[in-house]
Amino acid sequence: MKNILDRIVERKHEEVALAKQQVPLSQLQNMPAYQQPCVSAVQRIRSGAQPAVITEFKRKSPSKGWIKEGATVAQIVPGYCSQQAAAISVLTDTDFFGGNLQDLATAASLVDCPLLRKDFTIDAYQLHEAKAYGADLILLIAAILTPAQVLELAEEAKSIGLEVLLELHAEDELAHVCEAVDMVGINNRNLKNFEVNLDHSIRMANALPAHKLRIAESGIHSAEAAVYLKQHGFDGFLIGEYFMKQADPAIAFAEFGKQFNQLYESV
Ligand SMILES: O=C(O)c1ccccc1NCC(=O)[C@H](O)[C@H](O)COP(=O)(O)O
Repeated sequence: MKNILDRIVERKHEEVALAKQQVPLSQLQNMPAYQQPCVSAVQRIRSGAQPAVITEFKRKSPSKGWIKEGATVAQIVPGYCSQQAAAISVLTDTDFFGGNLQDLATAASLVDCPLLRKDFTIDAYQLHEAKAYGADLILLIAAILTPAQVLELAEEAKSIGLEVLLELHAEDELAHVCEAVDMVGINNRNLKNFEVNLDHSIRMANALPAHKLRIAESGIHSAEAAVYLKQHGFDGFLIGEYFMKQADPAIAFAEFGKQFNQLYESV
């Protein structure tokens, strides 16, 4: 039986084929944002406010259904930025996450914080789309790519100024890490059965090259969990649902930051 990733990737192939027919690469390359320099998330994670959090704009997900139906980028993303997010992740997948590329473009028009296009990249066309709609950073997911595809896509992303976050979950994906990747995210959530396991992520992180930034992704629901991950070598966190399910995600992020710093200083 097909798992959720198989279904997402199957749909993504259809979407990309259609997008290529409707918007040729040359048209993407002529869009104003395509000419703009990218803002570095790596620099902000290394030397910006702590904790370094990539906050996510996420209306729904396959694991949780609707989290904030009808939420707009304008309601949430500027608040994340003013509370010192290291970067902001904008889900651009429509069918499974309720996002779209216009959300990314709106975010780019409102904030100067680095923006991650969060999607399921299977084709270089999507990198150019990301750049044209205002992204600074893209995601590659090892579970849906071969090491050779990661290398090729990461090098293409870098050639147009985008930074690259590579997401791993399983030990056998460590071979996907290459020099062209700026950061490695370890997904705490198994995308096949949605189980979250922080200790599995810590074991994985220990096996990464020391010079790569390590980002803990998914299923982080408390400052305590983030402090635990930080103590075990993670440099930053990608958090969506925990903030998005609260009345004001930006205030939830600010509170999380305060709690994190109090806890981290006391240990
Ligand atoms: O979130 C899901 O249910 C999901 C299911 C299948 C593939 C990807 C999925 N999530 C994408 C993400 O990477 C998360 O949105 C991101 O790491 C934030 O996670 P969370 O803090 O748990 O919202």
